[in-house]
Amino acid sequence: MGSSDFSWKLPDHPKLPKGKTIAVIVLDGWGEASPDQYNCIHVADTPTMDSLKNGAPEKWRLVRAHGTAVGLPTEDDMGNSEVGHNALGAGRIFAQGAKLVDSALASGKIFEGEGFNYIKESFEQGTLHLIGLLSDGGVHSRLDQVQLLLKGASERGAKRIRLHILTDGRDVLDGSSIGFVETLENDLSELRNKGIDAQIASGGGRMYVTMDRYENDWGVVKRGWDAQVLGEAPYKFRNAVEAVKELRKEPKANDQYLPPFVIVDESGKSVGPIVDGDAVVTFNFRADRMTMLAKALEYEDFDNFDRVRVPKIKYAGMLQYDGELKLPTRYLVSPPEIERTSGEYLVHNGVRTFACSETVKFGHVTFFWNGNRSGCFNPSMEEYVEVPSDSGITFNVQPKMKALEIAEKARDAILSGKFDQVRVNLPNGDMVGHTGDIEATVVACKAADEAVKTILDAIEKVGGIYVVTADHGNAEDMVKRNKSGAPQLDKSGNIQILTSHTLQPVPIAIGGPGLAPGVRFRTDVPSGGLANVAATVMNLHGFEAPSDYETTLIEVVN
Ligand SMILES: O=C(O)[C@@H](CO)OP(=O)(O)O
Ligand SMILES: [Mn+2]
Ligand SMILES: [Mn+2]
Repeated sequence: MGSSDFSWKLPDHPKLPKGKTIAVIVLDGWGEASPDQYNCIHVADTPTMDSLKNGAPEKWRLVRAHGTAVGLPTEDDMGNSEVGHNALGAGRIFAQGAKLVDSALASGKIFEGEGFNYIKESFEQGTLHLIGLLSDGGVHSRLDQVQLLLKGASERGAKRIRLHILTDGRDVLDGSSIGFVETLENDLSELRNKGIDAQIASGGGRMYVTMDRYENDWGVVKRGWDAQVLGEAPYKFRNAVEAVKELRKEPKANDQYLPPFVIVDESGKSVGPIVDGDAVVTFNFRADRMTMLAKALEYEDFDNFDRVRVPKIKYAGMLQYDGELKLPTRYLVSPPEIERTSGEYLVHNGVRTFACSETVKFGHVTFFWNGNRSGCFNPSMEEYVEVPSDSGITFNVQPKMKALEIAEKARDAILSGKFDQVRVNLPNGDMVGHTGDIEATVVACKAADEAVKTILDAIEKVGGIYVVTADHGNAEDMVKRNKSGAPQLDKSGNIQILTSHTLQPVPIAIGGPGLAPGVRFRTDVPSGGLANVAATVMNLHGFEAPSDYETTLIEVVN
């Protein structure tokens, strides 16, 4: 796009009026799947969402929310919040972190860039530490990328390598961490055969150690810091496979919440604290759950917890996690450049915006929605409200989460007349779905449905429009299935609970008293995905979308 002819001004929509209040509701982790007992959305009492589906067939449809439709490498990649909200907000499909890292590894460019050359300066004297999520989930990181990184670094001079692993069980089956650690141990032992001193140094479950997000609970990051940097943890083991196996024996233990552990040598000393002169790479490509650690590793001024000792290191992220904060300063692969998002356009065209969720999803409906950009575009026209999440609990304990509070904030924003767009994320289906607790997930889905009702009632009152959709599936399928779709049993004959997202499409519904007569979903965009939603919403605000946006899902018939 030539800069001289660029304009933020959007053309008027030829048929649709401006000035309607539009509620944009994103149900997190709410996909569409066949009804059975493992479909919590089906089991739950969800009269509002049911009425949208069954009410007006031309105002309800499914859209794709996984794989290439959201910029992921393959159709086997489930959707996730980052890529889903990016697509919803940006209206175009950008190659996402997973794919960018794959390409950089395949071409070898990752090892030629500034970031790698920077950490390489420590290879001669120091240790290379790799910290991140160990699984093949592909949401935050991927094991095969870690393997290639290990290989590449060792071939380029890293002599001493330490891995600080976070077990998953959220993007992959619970219990699968043992297999991932075994695979990694094999690779490390091959490196040792080649004379490289490579070992796992510490670990812990992703939700309890390191991978908090949006500053919900710094204690999580501190537990990781203590193990990774200081070499201190409540549990000490001689090897990581044993560590994971032993810690999983605790009642109620699961991969997501394993306590922190360190690996020690025969004298009981931890094998891999991070010290002056070392290099550190956080190998997650996804930002939200690495930003807090990146701050702890990089910021001189830092008071979120007592770091005790702050080693002088050369640190690089797999990607830069926050473009506004330039955090971290060094990174191995450049992140996708998501510019000209719908939020930015709409603000330039006079659309006053309110966005709200609770802490655990607040960045989704703001930062991710705005193309991984922190803060508002124009504070005089936008208000972003964060409802504090519960912290220190798993969400099956409080499955209603803050759905009601979010809905009430949205309702008040709608009724205030101060906003043209009121956007929320309702986290329940996703956050509770990830716990694998089916009963709690049913309660979660009902709570989200009630929240939708509260918002739709407010839209009814002001003569507005609603757009209800989701970012990817989760709660609609809670069991691992075989190829024919039947629940898959483990060796002991038990069903295998699916804690992860899914490959399912998600619903989108439009309606409300402000929706002009004749507006309906087109039938000629059958493979429409989340990226088509931005143009749709722009139309409903009375504008045409920019020409490079994915096409709108709606048409106006006379
Ligand atoms: O919790 C998370 O980090 C991911 C799953 O790994 O979920 P979501 O993409 O919905 O945020
Ligand atoms: Mn999500
Ligand atoms: Mn999720």
